[in-house]
Amino acid sequence: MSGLRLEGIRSRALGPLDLTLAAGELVFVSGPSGSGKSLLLRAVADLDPHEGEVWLGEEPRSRIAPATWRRRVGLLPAEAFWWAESVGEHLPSILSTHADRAAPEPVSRPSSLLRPALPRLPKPLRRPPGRVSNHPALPDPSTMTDWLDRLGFAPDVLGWSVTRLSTGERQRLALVRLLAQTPEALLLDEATANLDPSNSARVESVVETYRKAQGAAVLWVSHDPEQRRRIGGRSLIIRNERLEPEA
Ligand SMILES: Nc1ncnc2c1ncn2[C@@H]1O[C@H](COP(=O)(O)OP(=O)(O)OP(=O)(O)O)[C@@H](O)[C@H]1O
Repeated sequence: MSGLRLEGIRSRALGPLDLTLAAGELVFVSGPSGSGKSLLLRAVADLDPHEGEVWLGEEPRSRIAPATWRRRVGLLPAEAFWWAESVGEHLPSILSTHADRAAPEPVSRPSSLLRPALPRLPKPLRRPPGRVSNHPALPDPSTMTDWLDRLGFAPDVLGWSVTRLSTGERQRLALVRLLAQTPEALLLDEATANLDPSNSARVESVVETYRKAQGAAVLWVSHDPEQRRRIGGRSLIIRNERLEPEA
């Protein structure tokens, strides 16, 4: 359980910004198009040039390797990138328990380009015994199956080719992929922008369950005032390059 503290964050057309989220606190950020909401999240995730420092609990980001920081402070971008052939390849720690149910789909492309849809899988990640780490253990595969279920997917989604995913399916599966890294803080960029009301409710419920169970600080960019009211928490708006409480 770690809070998140932004200190003097200045990025392109933004800042300087200071913001403190307690462990387990949810803060919404809104603002007009182009006001810098995505820039803010990308600066916190250390994915854009910027000035300032971010703290996860007592640890400053400048003392943490970038790849480790991005795993511990997980960003759900507005448009997630998929690099492998099947959904399951992005979720190796769950795929190994469902290999029998995740039959590869036929892929319609020239046979010379065909690769096996389910290649040899890496072993589920496990921390070597005795190594000290302050990163929480990876989630149990059954927890991840439960997230898939709560987001409206049967286990056979693991065998789906990523090329067939709709925008909304990609968005929901990107959330599972993010949570599979057990981030200590979440940065959500319009996590329900492409979803109908029932799927938005599913995403809200999974994020809220995760936040409460893990004590994760959540910084959530949302254009939806109903969503902000429904979930509650602090609501801030970016105005003139600064964060202000929403009126
Ligand atoms: N890589 C970049 N180089 C130059 N300018 C950039 C870059 N990325 C973003 N910007 C500019 O910074 C401003 C804020 O962009 P940002 O993507 O954060 O907006 P936003 O508030 O998330 O908007 P939206 O609600 O439309 O997604 C915009 O004017 C944008 O053009």
